[in-house]
Amino acid sequence: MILTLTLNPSLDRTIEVGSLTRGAVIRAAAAHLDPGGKGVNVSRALLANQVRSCAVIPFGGDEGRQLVGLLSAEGIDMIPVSVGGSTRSNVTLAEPDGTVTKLNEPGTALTPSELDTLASAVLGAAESADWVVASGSLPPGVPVDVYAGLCRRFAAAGIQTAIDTSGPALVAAVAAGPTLVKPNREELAEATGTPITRLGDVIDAAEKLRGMGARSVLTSLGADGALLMEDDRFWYGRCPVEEPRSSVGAGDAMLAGFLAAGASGEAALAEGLAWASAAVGLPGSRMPAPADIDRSAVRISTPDPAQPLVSGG
Ligand SMILES: Nc1ncnc2c1ncn2[C@@H]1O[C@H](COP(=O)(O)OP(=O)(O)O)[C@@H](O)[C@H]1O
Ligand SMILES: O=P(O)(O)OC[C@H]1O[C@](O)(COP(=O)(O)O)[C@@H](O)[C@@H]1O
Repeated sequence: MILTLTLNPSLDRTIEVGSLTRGAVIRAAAAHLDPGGKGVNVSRALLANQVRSCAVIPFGGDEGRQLVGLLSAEGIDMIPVSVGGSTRSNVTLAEPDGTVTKLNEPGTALTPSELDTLASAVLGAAESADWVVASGSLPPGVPVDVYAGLCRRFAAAGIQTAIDTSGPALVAAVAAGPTLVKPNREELAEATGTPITRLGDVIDAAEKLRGMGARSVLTSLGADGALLMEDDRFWYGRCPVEEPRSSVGAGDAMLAGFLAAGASGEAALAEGLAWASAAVGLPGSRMPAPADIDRSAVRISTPDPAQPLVSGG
């Protein structure tokens, strides 16, 4: 069982627009509402592929109730913890060429006692988990070392941890020795203080992150694919998408596929790439089901350190 913790979940509204012009009235072509937040999406993707998972989330206000309703409708196994504030809404503007512009709210503050309740829920449920995935930004007021504290406790109990976050929370968590971290290009550059413009920079920065404490580093690189570094080995792969619809949640789908496939080596990287590409081809932050996943387009190759990265970051 894979347990996920999302301290800052969201209602994700994705609005499809023809083009973006600041200051203009833009008529949307379509809109989608999904339950959101990084760990929530990992659980959704796992469930869609018949892998057991449970999502721990705080929820509050009308938005929080709507979030829990959407997750119940999907059949997600969850531990919802009621909090005083209101769950945030995040908005994504998706253009026809696959470009997305994301507006993420800071989220509602958690009180120390709410945070304690969430931590107890995770620690209790983790007894039957193979992995604990702690993902996403921290809401205001939550100490930056919260994921680090959980990593240490789970390491002591022999439970594997995967971390997908950014900024100081990522740096603190890495120092606590997680089994796996999943930064994107921008997060890896920020955590290591290294500019990343070529594949060789990704290899160097991932090695640096391992030196800082992470055991394996799965770096997602948008349209450039992903690089997995574990022990002294690394693999690079990509999986082109013919018609990108929305990359929101693609990193979460990648992490879910990687974990579902054993979380190690070339085969797990390939599975993560296939799930991520499938997510990019779906609207909003819809998570791919088996029928959406095409493994035939995955290409694993020896990384050329000089290869420039074309995707943003
Ligand atoms: N335009 C794209 N074409 C093909 N694959 C993509 C594209 N955008 C994202 N992906 C896939 O989704 C993964 C996660 O995307 P990325 O933007 O790096 O992560 P995050 O969503 O965490 O920021 C990438 O590693 C890649 O496999
Ligand atoms: O916690 P953050 O960093 O604000 O991110 C939350 C957002 O990320 C998502 O989980 C999508 O994540 P990815 O695009 O990185 O896979 C959305 O569902 C959510 O709105």
